[in-house]
Amino acid sequence: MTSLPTPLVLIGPMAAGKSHLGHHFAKRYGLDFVDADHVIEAQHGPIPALFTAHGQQHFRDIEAGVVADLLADNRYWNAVISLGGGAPMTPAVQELLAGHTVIYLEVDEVTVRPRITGNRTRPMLQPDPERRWREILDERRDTYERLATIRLDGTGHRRIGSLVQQLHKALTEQRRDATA
Ligand SMILES: Nc1ncnc2c1ncn2[C@@H]1O[C@H](COP(=O)(O)OP(=O)(O)OP(=O)(O)O)[C@@H](O)[C@H]1O
Ligand SMILES: O=C(O)C1=C[C@@H](O)[C@@H](O)[C@H](O)C1
Ligand SMILES: [Mg+2]
Repeated sequence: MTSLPTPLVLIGPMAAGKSHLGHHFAKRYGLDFVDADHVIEAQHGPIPALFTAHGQQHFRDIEAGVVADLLADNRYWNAVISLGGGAPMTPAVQELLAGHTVIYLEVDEVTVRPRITGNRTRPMLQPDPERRWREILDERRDTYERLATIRLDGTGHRRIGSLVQQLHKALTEQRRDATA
């Protein structure tokens, strides 16, 4: 049994490092890790193809269903769950997140730029990844902040081990504050 308030749900913009952090945190603390984007792709095929064939709304409906299934599935109650960048914008997902530990991995444009420059596969970032990333974060920032129970600074070139430690410290402090 873990003393961590699982499941831990990671949210934040595209390429923030949610999957990277989720994988490493889960490994360090003996939790499972599941990535909602990967589950969607396993069930429905590549995300870019879903956008092309059926449009964004169809993708959002599938995404909300997958998030609902993951949060209801007791196999993931001891897991770190990474959500796609746009999932928290869907009202049904916002309702599902209530009462959960929601970690917003905050990054800036400078941190993310090398991870997205020239990207031609992410549907939401076309045709100009850097400009679109900025615009989308401006639209989503308030929602990320509102849903978060923990905000984690993922800016700069921090080593993953240090981010993992920082998250563990924030979770421990949150628990202490809740029981004080
Ligand atoms: N702390 C970090 N230091 C260096 N590179 C990182 C770090 N975190 C993530 N990366 C790299 O940045 C890229 C994006 O990371 P990741 O896939 O984890 O982001 P994400 O938030 O899950 O994005 P999305 O779900 O939108 O695809 C990956 O190539 C990853 O290896
Ligand atoms: O931010 C977004 O809207 C997205 C982020 C990715 O994780 C994928 O879920 C998809 O490419 C859409
Ligand atoms: Mg990811």
